[in-house]
Amino acid sequence: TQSTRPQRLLNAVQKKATRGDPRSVVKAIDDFCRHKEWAMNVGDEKGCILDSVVSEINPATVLELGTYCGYSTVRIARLLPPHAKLITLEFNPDFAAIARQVIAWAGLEEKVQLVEGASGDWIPKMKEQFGITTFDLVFLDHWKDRYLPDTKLMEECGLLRKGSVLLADNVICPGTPDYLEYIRSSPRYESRYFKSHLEYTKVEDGLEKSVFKG
Ligand SMILES: Nc1ncc2ncn(CCCCCNC(=O)c3cc(-c4ccc(F)cc4)cc(O)c3O)c2n1
Ligand SMILES: [Mg+2]
Repeated sequence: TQSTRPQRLLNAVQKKATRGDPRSVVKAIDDFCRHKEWAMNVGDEKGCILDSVVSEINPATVLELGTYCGYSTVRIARLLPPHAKLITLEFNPDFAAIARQVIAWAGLEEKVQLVEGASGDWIPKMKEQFGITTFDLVFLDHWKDRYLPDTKLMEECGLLRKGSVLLADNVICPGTPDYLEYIRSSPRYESRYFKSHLEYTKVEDGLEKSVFKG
């Protein structure tokens, strides 16, 4: 049977990266996507911005919306302090299966809980299912038309506290215009745009970092 791109990405990780070494997993995926097959990971350039935001916050609780193959999951989890928890939601079971293996190869299973399902279904269940009170950091990288409804849902479910940070990928390409309009005009958020490029290309893209004011 034909392999899928995520399977070929996983093969590259298992061939080129060292078990238990997250940096080598990140590098193997970036090399694969730059030189073999493009894939929609946040990538190395935007990944460095993600790293700096994670390091600045030093979060105890992180929610990632849209796991894909686990690239940003590994980037974030490798920087987390002991006992910190990253919950990552993935809708597609095939992507989830690949991501579990990428996360395991990096040796980060202890810090990561991968949940299969849609953000709209799971956000209202976060508190009861995972004992979460609020998230210190949310990384939005899922369906671009779900960024706004899911942000409103997180507000309504009391999952954001004063100082919670939302970091949104792809606000230029593919683009999330309704989310940007809302978050930049809302008095409840302080937003900043980090100009960058679409992963592995010269196309403009960027990350929007927004701090919830409570
Ligand atoms: N609700 C819910 N809950 C949970 C979920 N888990 C997954 N999903 C569905 C997410 C499906 C993938 C989302 N990501 C992207 O579509 C994406 C695309 C590009 C891109 C593509 C082609 C171009 F030509 C240019 C840019 C680049 C990126 O960096 C992207 O992140 C969920 N949905
Ligand atoms: Mg993305």
